[in-house]
Amino acid sequence: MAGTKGLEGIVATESSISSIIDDQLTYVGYSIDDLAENSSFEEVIFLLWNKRLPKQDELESLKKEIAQEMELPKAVIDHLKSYDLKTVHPMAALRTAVSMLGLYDEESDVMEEAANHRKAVRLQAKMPTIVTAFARIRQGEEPVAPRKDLGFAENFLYMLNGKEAESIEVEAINKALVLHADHELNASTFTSRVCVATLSDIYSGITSAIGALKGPLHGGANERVMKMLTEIGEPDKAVDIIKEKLANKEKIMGMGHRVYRKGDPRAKHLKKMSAHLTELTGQSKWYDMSVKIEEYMKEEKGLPANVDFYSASVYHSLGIDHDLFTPIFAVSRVSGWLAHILEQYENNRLIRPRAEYVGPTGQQYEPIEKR
Ligand SMILES: CC(=O)SCCNC(=O)CCNC(=O)[C@H](O)C(C)(C)COP(=O)(O)OP(=O)(O)OC[C@H]1O[C@@H](n2cnc3c(N)ncnc32)[C@H](O)[C@@H]1OP(=O)(O)O
Ligand SMILES: O=C([O-])CC(=O)C(=O)O
Repeated sequence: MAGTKGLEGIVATESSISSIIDDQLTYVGYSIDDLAENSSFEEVIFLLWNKRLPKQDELESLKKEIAQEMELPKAVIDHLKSYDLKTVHPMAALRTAVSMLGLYDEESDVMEEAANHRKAVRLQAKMPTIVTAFARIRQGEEPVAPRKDLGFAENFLYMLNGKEAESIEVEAINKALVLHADHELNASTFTSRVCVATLSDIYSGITSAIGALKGPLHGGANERVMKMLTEIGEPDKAVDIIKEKLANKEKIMGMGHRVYRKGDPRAKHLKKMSAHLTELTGQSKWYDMSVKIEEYMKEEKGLPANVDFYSASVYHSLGIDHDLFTPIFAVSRVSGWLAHILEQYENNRLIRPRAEYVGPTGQQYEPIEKR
């Protein structure tokens, strides 16, 4: 019984939500390029959950359902206010708050399809409210209540900044949300499926997925990309510092991917946005530095940029705190986690692989006083 470290190349389930074939990403068969250029995030949510694009009235009713569910139970806001948010990472706060939401949902453990759909809407709707409430509370401000007349991306920025966003900001966030929504059997999605395959509830599935996304080898990389860019400081220093990091056997954040070999098809969209937004805000150095790193890594290590790389300079240009980058990823990816959870429930079997035992055998038990 030989194992494959990290389950590389193992097909662990069938799915008809998203696919990566020859470095091309599709959601339900639609190219990510078309969706990034043309879709609203709400349209993508509908696509992932229903496996078809919505008609106009269906899209409007999903938007309405989400708008109606965005507010948080007062207890969750009070809880966020009750601890020292300056020392808490927002992904940890999000993980805890989502788990808490389950305590205030009477349907938490109701496993019927319609109830699961209602819970999916509630989670999708409430995640941006949690992230933005966290951001406001730690600045000593009151959370801004969601508005029913705004779309998802617009509402997110409105709750974050307390004022209506410019259309270019809304477009950027909408595109980032579309690009991050789903990605086949990545680590956090797999985590959510393993969790609910025990027939545990949706809140448990999403809480565990947030925990998996938080790590620096996965969604947590985007925050660390910005940390690295800040440390480098100037484009001219980029290559030398990257060489030094590689010599110290450090991983370069935002580079490499388990599945993509030639390149991550999402990165080019984020790269284009980064070029545009950094120029508009007079901060082109972040883009220039990123390009130098990307080119060096491609040439020297054959490693392409992944989705996390250029998203860092995009979010930075929008004035977003760096530790909110991964929570924004979660606000988008929850749509994919929910699609996978619903798909898992539809055709469930417990997920339980084996481990090859490589430890000692035949040991003799000795009483504690004799050890
Ligand atoms: C949304 C997402 O989750 S996208 C991924 C986000 N994560 C990151 O950006 C973190 C940096 N990247 C990495 O750590 C990796 O490329 C991963 C985790 C994404 C993929 O990991 P794996 O498929 O397990 O590749 P693994 O870590 O085994 O790397 C293979 C080889 O490439 C090297 N390598 C891979 N990525 C990097 C990197 N970013 N920087 C430097 N070297 C790297 C490894 O050191 C290893 O070299 P070796 O064979 O000489 O030991
Ligand atoms: O698929 C992966 O391993 C990681 C990734 O790019 C994602 O989750 O978007």
